[in-house]
Amino acid sequence: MGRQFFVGGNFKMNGSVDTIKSIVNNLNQAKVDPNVEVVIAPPALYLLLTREHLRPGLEVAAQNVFDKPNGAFTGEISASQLKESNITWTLTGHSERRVILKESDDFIASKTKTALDHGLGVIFCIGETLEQREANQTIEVVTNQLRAVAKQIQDWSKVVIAYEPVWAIGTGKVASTEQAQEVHAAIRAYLTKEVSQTASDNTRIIYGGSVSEKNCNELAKEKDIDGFLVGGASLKPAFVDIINAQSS
Ligand SMILES: O=C(CO)COP(=O)(O)O
Repeated sequence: MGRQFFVGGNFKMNGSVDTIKSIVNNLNQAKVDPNVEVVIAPPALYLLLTREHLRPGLEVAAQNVFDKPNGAFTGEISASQLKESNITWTLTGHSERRVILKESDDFIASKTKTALDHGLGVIFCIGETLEQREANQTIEVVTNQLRAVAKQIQDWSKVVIAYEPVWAIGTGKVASTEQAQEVHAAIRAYLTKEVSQTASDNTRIIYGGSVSEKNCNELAKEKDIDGFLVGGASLKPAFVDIINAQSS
């Protein structure tokens, strides 16, 4: 069985009650390819509103989760709280949290493990900075990020890996299809070698970084690109074109 195409929308710290309702209404009415798994990640404050209004079949993700089950952790949200609220996915390891909030590989791995232990799906983000790419460290960086998680989890069936080169995020500078495919293939090779053939065959590896309705069709043709994690464009009606990239 092939890997199901997966498109995530990461709203980041954008939106209001009105704009999120309008994005959700647009998605509810859109002609969405039924073979694509669609997951949107609004800011935490709007998770319940989004779940309430979004039609069944489209899923909702948190942008972040904490790695402890409960307790005195001001400002954090637990995996079980998400699960109870029908929020079935979470992001972990987004570069904005790695870079701005200084989250370490091990902390991200721990969050990923906790989320999976509570039955959530995880969109686990990895990617190199421009400096690292220019120093030819891309594969080493993503491998280290993967290894931290591989040390803590065995079952990858509910993990989607999002390769998001930091230099392509929000910059309009999308990775070329060759650049993206090269890293996706290296990620898959890592899974084959260090995890299992099953994980390598079945784990979706999606691309993020300035994905738009203009570049998504070319990227979607690459054999190891199984979908997208979309930032800015997920707030716009054109998100639907990206969701349908594989079939259009
Ligand atoms: O960070 C991203 C998704 O998580 C990508 O953001 P942009 O699509 O705005 O570049």
